[in-house]
Amino acid sequence: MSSLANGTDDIILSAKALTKRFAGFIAVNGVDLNVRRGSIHALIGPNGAGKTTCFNLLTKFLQPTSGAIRFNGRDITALAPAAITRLGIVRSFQISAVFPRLTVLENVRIALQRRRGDSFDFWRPQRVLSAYDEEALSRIEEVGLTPFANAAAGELPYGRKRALEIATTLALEPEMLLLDEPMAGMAQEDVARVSALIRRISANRTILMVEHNLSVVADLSDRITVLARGEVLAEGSYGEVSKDQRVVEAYIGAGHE
Ligand SMILES: Nc1ncnc2c1ncn2[C@@H]1O[C@H](COP(=O)(O)OP(=O)(O)OP(=O)(O)O)[C@@H](O)[C@H]1O
Repeated sequence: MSSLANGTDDIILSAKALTKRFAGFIAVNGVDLNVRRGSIHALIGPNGAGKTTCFNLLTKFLQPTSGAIRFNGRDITALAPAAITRLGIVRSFQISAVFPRLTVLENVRIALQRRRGDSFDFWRPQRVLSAYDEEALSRIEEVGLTPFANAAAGELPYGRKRALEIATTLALEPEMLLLDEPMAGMAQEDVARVSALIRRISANRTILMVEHNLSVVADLSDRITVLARGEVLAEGSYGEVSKDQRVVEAYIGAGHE
């Protein structure tokens, strides 16, 4: 984690009094959130706590009823998802498109072309497409998929597909990555691999993730915000929030173990 020389925290993404009301129901209620540059920050909480709604507000898939969101000091509250992607906030597993019949290499190459604003032109001369290969291969290596570079994406095991999705996301050169339940539906051995991958790609990026798997959260997160009933219940390291009686009660009350 980095701090500015004057000792204040270097906040990349912040939300102030973020609120979302659905037809009279308040799903997110006055949430303040500060994500430090270079950190892995997790948003957790029992079912129905407002995590997904909060995530959708931060990625601009939903417009807040009130409150403000700032990224790198700039007010992004009124921006559209595509605009914040251009600013460097990329939501993984949503905007990344994996084409099952294409190879891993072709998928990453297309993501690179997309970033550069080139069209999805499969008829371009091979020479032009090959120009992307070096960078594509380095993204593929970054996510540990080098042995699978020429395999069809659709034939990859589930955890490797996730890794490919992350590679296509990294091709957009995000300064900040938002991961929506990256471990959802994953087998144990894949969880370990994707955890290690998230740690690796966090090296020079900021990550905010919503994740239900608390051992992954404990393992990866520098800081955790716990939501319950649409509000921030607690914030701190895993050691701190897991000992917080209100957090324990919120999970028990919601039927979690
Ligand atoms: N479009 C909507 N219209 C009405 N209510 C909604 C809508 N989206 C979410 N809600 C309600 O807002 C509350 C918070 O939902 P949200 O999905 O954000 O919680 P969550 O913490 O992500 O839960 P889970 O862990 O179960 O995914 C829930 O009570 C949900 O029913």
